[in-house]
Amino acid sequence: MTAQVIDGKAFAAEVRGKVAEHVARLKEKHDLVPGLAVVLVGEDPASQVYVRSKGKQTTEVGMKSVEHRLDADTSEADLLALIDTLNKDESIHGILVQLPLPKHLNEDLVINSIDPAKDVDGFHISNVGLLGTGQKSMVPCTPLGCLMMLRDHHGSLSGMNAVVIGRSNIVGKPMAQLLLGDSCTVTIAHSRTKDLADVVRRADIVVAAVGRPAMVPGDWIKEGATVIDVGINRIETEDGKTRLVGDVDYESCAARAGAITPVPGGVGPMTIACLLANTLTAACRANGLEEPEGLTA
Ligand SMILES: Nc1nc(=O)c2c([nH]1)NC[C@@H]1CN(c3ccc(C(=O)N[C@@H](CCC(=O)O)C(=O)O)cc3)C=[N+]21
Ligand SMILES: [Mg+2]
Repeated sequence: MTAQVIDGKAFAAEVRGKVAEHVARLKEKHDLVPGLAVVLVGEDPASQVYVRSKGKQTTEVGMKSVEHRLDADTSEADLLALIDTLNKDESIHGILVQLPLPKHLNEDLVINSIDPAKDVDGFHISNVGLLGTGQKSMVPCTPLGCLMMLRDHHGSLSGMNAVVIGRSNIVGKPMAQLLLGDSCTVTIAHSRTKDLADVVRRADIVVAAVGRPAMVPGDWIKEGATVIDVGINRIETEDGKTRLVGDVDYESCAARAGAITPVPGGVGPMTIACLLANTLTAACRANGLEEPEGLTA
């Protein structure tokens, strides 16, 4: 079997199209422009690339985009003061503080100072608790994007065996919650899991989110399974150039899977599209307006 390639880039463009339509309607009917603020602390060049493409896509769908670039040695008090200002700013509906933060800053404290209603990353403890109890929340962008692709490919996920490799607060844990919400039987595997190969071999859905290049070989994949590759690892090739690879060994996994997401062009573009979708959702909720359909969990 050769897997169907799930085109995250094309799907993300579709999602952004839906967001843009809804944003145009908000503007026309309610004179409302959703606003997203991105806060970047320090100079990490890779982060700057993401921030730039987020800003560009935000503007393209008709939203307001604001960027705050702070020095790497910014104090916690100054960062919290900025977040407080953004929390109170009625033209801002979404706030994203780019992670990781420099080591002298307490990430949990900073994230939990964001107004949960504006927490478009879904990382605030209130949103984590709401998701875990099946209540309306802001859902983390990467898992939401993965869920959208899975629902689009399968229709119903009910009863499927899903294995999430990785237990981060950003991807693994919320991904597991979402799959459970769609009635999958969910296993969360991680670096200490025994017989990982056997665990993965039982899975109808494999979500790999560990940040280790090509760590899932094709012979772990059940024939026909769906493979969602969250990894974005920059590796050096023999000719000294760099290349992006995922957490699964693409060629061998694609040879056995029923469907697979590529890297790049899979989960990454969906993450940004879902950030825009979450900003739109937050703007609708803040104004007591109907939420867009199909753009939330
Ligand atoms: N608070 C917070 N929220 C985040 O969502 C967040 C973050 N911090 N810190 C950094 C990571 C990383 N991240 C990516 C999103 C999209 C691509 C993406 O679109 N990647 C392209 C390739 C880009 C390239 O060529 O480098 C792709 O996979 O096709 C990558 C990385 C969001 N992050
Ligand atoms: Mg830190």
